[in-house]
Amino acid sequence: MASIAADFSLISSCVIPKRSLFCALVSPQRVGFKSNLSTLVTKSLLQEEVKGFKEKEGLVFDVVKENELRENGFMGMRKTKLVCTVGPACCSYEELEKLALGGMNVARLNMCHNTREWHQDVIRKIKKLNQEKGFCVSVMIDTEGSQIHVADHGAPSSVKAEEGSIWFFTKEKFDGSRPFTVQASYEGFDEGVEEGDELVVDGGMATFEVIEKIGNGLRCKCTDPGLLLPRAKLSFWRNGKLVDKHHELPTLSAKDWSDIEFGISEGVDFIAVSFVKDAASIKHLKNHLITKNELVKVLAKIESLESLKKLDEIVEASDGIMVARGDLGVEIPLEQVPTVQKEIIDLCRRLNKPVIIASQLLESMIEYPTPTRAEVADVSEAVRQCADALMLSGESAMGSYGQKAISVLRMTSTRMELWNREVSPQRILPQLGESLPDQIAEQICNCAGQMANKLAVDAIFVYTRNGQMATLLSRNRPNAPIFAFTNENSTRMALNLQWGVVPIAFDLSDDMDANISKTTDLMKARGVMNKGDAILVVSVGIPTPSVHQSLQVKIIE
Ligand SMILES: Nc1ncnc2c1ncn2[C@@H]1O[C@H](COP(=O)(O)OP(=O)(O)OP(=O)(O)O)[C@@H](O)[C@H]1O
Ligand SMILES: CC(=O)C(=O)O
Ligand SMILES: [K+]
Ligand SMILES: [Mg+2]
Repeated sequence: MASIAADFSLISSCVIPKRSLFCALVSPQRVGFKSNLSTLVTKSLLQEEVKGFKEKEGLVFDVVKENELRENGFMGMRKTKLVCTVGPACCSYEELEKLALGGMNVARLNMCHNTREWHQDVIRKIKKLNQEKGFCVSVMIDTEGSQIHVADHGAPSSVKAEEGSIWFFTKEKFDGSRPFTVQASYEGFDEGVEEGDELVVDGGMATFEVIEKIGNGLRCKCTDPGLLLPRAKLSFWRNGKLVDKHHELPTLSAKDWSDIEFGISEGVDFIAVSFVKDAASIKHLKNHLITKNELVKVLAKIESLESLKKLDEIVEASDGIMVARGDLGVEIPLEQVPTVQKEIIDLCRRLNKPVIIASQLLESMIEYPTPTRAEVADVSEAVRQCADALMLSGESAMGSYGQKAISVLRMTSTRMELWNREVSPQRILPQLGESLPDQIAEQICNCAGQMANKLAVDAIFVYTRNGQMATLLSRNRPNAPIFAFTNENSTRMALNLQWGVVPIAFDLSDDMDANISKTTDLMKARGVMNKGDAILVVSVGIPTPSVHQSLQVKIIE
């Protein structure tokens, strides 16, 4: 009861006087994380209803978001987006549906693992779910990139390295396993390495000292015992500094290009590029997509020391960022990861790019049905910092409690978002200056964000072909959800990653007044908006932005 009482105290002092908050707080989902079943049942009933609506009306609205709105009201809609890595534990149609119902906005496929056929099958299942059941789940592929790790023999087991034991790390290829011998994935892994250097496995899981360089590898002594997991990552250190080997490796390998072509042909929405070093590889890929007339978004993964040195140019060149804390924690001291995360989130917001916080958010849930308190605190902190999205890795890909893990992310985000609203994000977030080339759009959206909060409107409506106005509104992290109506499917799918945005497919016309009245009528006819609801409408003329710009407050009649 204590937690509910605390929640009531928040309601009484909150500026939004709606039934919605109350529902969000006292619904059984709020009490603990064990709620999935009852919501699943209501949701599958609703799908039928929504399918009917979809055929009858000109709006295509994500069934999960629509249901969230019906159940929890405008302010109860979750703002933080959720990305789930798909792996063997969740690749069936039924499991994917459960994740979608649990709030997965983007499905991530890591091209490091599994076969082309497996990935194709998963992508097609997700597209089928979207089409048949009214979900709006975007698909992201994540490139393998060139990284030095223990070569993959397909063996799932791990080996223990004992203190003082002697191991041979080799570039020589061999099949099966050999005692005390580890094959590295990259032939040049030992170049530039010196005797006396430290070889660190998985950012500190085990440590070795290089005692001798011989023909095809390194003889090493284990100085800090630990486990060698499949595909364990290898890094070298000298006098406490990383011996940087990424510069030798291409950001996009031949395999990565082939995976990218595959992704394009399957119609994926995002390509996340691993081990980005600078803006060049991102620009190269984006130019390639432009020449092919593809609207796929390119995300840069920040996971190396080099990428931190070129952070500004990388963020500017990309369509979004992933803070890939797994590998980042291998390349920089662990205690620096939290401050780097915060700096990247703030930079992305300033430059108007969505940012995903990834890796180990709920790591213990790969094995256990409840998270550690520290994990919940880490998730909460990312939400407090207003990251756009949170990502599950092994928790969904191979763990036994993927659905529970997404439920923890959902509950924890909703709770912290409420707290943020209570404190006011303006007090938590750095103020937005003039950072962007399109200053008119930037300032309109900044004003709209403030106005929406001051007037405590229920929702913000925006009409957008390329998504830009919606992202500029999202960047202000307003209290009300942003309904972004778009006729571009790629825009709709890209906006899935954007904080607080609910993308809705709608056949936009050049007549802005008609767009406004049609969408409000449709939302009302659908029963998701009611008489008395207040909306702030942000419109920029279509197709020529300079002709018509306005902010209007409308009360639904
Ligand atoms: N498609 C897949 N097939 C089999 N196993 C997978 C798949 N995707 C993920 N996994 C398993 O889940 C674990 C975590 O997945 P994830 O892709 O997040 O790895 P990662 O090492 O954090 O990512 P990256 O390689 O991009 O740094 C992997 O180590 C792997 O065991
Ligand atoms: C997600 C990822 O690539 C990492 O954390 O390293
Ligand atoms: K990867
Ligand atoms: Mg990585």
